[in-house]
Amino acid sequence: MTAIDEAVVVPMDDLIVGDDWEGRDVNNVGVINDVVSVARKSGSVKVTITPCQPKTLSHLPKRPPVDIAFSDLVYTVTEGNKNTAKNILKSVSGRLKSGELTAIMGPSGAGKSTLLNILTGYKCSGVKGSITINGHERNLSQFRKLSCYIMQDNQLHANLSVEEAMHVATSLKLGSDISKDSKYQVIQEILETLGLQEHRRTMTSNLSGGQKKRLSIALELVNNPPIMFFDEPTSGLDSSSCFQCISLLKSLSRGGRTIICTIHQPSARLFEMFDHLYTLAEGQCVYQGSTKQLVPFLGTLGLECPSYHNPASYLIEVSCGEYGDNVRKLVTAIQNGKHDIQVGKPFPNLENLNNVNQKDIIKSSNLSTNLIEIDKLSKSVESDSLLQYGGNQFTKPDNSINNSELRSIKTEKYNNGDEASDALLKNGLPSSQQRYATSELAQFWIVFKRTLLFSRRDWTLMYLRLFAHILVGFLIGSLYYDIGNDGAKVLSNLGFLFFNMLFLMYTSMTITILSFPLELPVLIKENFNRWYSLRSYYLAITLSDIPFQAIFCIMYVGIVYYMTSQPPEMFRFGMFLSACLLISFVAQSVGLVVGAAMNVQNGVFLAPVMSVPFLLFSGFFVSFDAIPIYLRWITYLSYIRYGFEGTALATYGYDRAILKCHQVYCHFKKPLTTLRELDMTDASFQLDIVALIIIFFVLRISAFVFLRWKLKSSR
Ligand SMILES: Nc1ncnc2c1ncn2[C@@H]1O[C@H](COP(=O)(O)OP(=O)(O)OP(=O)(O)O)[C@@H](O)[C@H]1O
Repeated sequence: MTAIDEAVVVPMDDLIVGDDWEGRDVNNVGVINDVVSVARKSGSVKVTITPCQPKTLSHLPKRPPVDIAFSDLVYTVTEGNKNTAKNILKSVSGRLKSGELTAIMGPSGAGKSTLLNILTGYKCSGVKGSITINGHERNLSQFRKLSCYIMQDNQLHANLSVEEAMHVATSLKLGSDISKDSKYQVIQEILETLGLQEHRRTMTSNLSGGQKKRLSIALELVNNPPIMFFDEPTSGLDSSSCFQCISLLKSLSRGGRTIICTIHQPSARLFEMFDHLYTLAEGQCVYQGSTKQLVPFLGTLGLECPSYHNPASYLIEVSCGEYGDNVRKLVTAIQNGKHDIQVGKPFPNLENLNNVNQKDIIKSSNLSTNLIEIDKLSKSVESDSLLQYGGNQFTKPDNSINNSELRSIKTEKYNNGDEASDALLKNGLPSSQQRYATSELAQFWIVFKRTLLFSRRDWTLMYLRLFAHILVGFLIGSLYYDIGNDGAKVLSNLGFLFFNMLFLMYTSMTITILSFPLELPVLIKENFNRWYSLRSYYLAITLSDIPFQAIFCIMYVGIVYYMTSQPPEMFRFGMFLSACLLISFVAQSVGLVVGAAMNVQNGVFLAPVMSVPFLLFSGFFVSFDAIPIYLRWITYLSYIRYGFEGTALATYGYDRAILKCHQVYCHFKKPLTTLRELDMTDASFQLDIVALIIIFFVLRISAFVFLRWKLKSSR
C-alpha cells in the first residue's frame, strides 16, 4: 500500500483569498487553472500546489492596473413642475480595486445603476463629489479610454456573425498600426478564452443569452480595458449561465482588471465568488468590504445572519427594513462607504454605535450628524484622506478609521510609485491625444461597410423596395400610358408629375424614419465605449442608403418616363431624373430628422402629417398667385414644390414644341400655356435644384444635431 491513500483535485479558486496584483500589467485573463493536490496520509494532510500555466491573452495591448476611489458622491435630480430636488445618492464614498471582482448590490431603487452610471462617466450632470483614478482626480476623457461599460441588454447587431462582430470591434478599437495578423490572433485568443470559438460563424441573433453576454464582453476586451463595468450581467440568465458569467468576470479580475458589476441578489454560490461588495440602500452605503467579512461584520452590529441563509439575501432583507430600521446603523458603521471591511483587519470601532439611540440618528434623507462630523473631520485632516482606503496601490488601506483616529490620520502623500503609475497609465493608452483608436475616415469606412453588409443580409426590405418601385412604376406607366405628348391630356400629365413627387417622398421618408431609433441602443454603447465618433457613424449610416435609393429612383423614373411618353430628349430626361433624385434624398433627410428627433410612435405619425402642408403648397393644387400673401412663405419651404416645378419645367419648359392634339380644341396644346397656368413662366430649373440641395444639407445637419442631442439626453 502506498503512503498516499487518496488524492483529490481542488480548484485553486477555493483556496485563494485575493491575489495581490500590484504592479502587474493587465494582460492576463488570469483563468484560474492551478490545481491543488490534497493527499491524505494516515490522518495528516499534505497539500501540494501545482501551478499550471495561466491562460493569458498574450496579444492584447498592455494596460496598467487601475484603482478607483470616490468620495462624497451626491447625485441630485429635479422632479415635477416645482423642480423639487431629489437626492438619489447621498454622499457615498468607496473604493474599487484592481484585481478584484466587485459587486454593487442593493434593493431595487437603491441607486445601483445610478452609481454605476456615474462611475463609468455615463452620467455627469447633477453629480457632486470626487472620483479619483490611482490617486489622481479623474480625467473623464482619459478614463473612458481605459474603461468599458457593458450595459444590461446585450446591444449587438443581429445581422453579424460572432467573428464579423469581432472583426469590426478590432478594426475600430485597435487601429491601423496593429497588423491584420495580430488582430486575427487577438480575435482567436479572445474567442477561445471566452468559449465562443465554436460559435464564431453563428449569427449573433442566434446566440443564447449567456453567449450574447460573453460576446458583449469579448467585443470590449479587444483593446484590453483595465476597468470593466457591467450593469446586471446575470439578468435573464439561468443559474448555470450566471455561474459561468461571474466565473468569467472573476477570471478577468484575476488578470489585474478592475471589474465592477451591479447585481440584484446573487445566490450564495455566486456571492462567494465576489471579492468585494458594495451595498447601497436608500442611496447610501450600508456595506463595503470583503464578501467574506460580511457575516461577521453584521454580527458585530447585532444582526446575526441565520445559518444556511444566503448572506446576500440577508443583507438585502436588512436593507429593506425587514429586521427593523437598521439602515442608519449600517450607514453610520460603515461611514457611508468610507470604511472598507477587509479580511485580517479589525472592524471599525462600533462600541458607541451599538449604544446609538435612534434619536441620535437623523432622518435617512440626510446624512447622520455623526457622519457629517466625520466628514468635516476627515476634510480638516487631509482633503483626500479617503484615498487611504481608496484602492490606491501606493497607499496603505486603513479600514479601521473611527472618529478619534481620523483626527490623527496622516495622509500618506504619494511617493515615487505614483509617478510610475501615472506614466504607466499614459503609456497604456493608444495615444494620450487621440480620442479614438482609428481615424475618422477609417471609422466611417468600417461602419459604412458594416451597414452595407446589413443591407446585403437583410434583403427582404431591399427586395420590397425594389419590387415597390418597379410595380408602382408599371402601374403608373399603364395608368398614364402615352399621355406625355398629348395636348388634350396635359392636366392628367400634371397629375402624373405630382404623383411622382408623392410616391418618391413617401417611399424614401418612411424607410429612414426607423434608421436611428432601431440603431440607437447599439450606437449609445459603441459611441460611449469609444468605438467611433458620432460624425463618422452618422455619415456612414446616412450615405449608405443613398446608392440604393438612387438605383430604385432611376429604375422607377426610367419606367414611367418611357411608358408615359414624356419628351424623348436626353437633357429633359436628365432634368426630370435629377429633380426626382433630389426629392428622394430630401425626403430621406426628413425621415432622418424625424427619426433622430422623436421616438418611433410620434415619428411614424408626424412625418406623413408634417408633409401635408408641403404637398398643399407644392403648386399643383393652388397656383402661387392664388395663395394668400401671409401663407406664401410656406411655398418657399415646400421641397415638393421645387421638385414639382423642376419636373414641370423639364417636360414643358425650354421651348418645347407644340404638343399633338386629336381634339377640336386643345387649351394646353402650347407647353407655354401650361407653364403660365402653373405660374411657372419665370421659374428657373437651376434655382429649384439649388433650393433642393440647400434643403438637403440643412436637413442632414439638423438630423445630426438632433441625434447628438438625443444621445446626450439619453444619459
Ligand atoms: N431621472 C430621475 N428622476 C427621478 N428619479 C430618478 C431618476 N433616475 C433615478 N431615479 C430614482 O433613483 C432611484 C435609484 O434608481 P436606480 O435605477 O439607480 O436604482 P437601482 O438600484 O439600479 O434599481 P433596480 O435594481 O430596480 O434597477 C430610484 O428610486 C429611481 O426612481
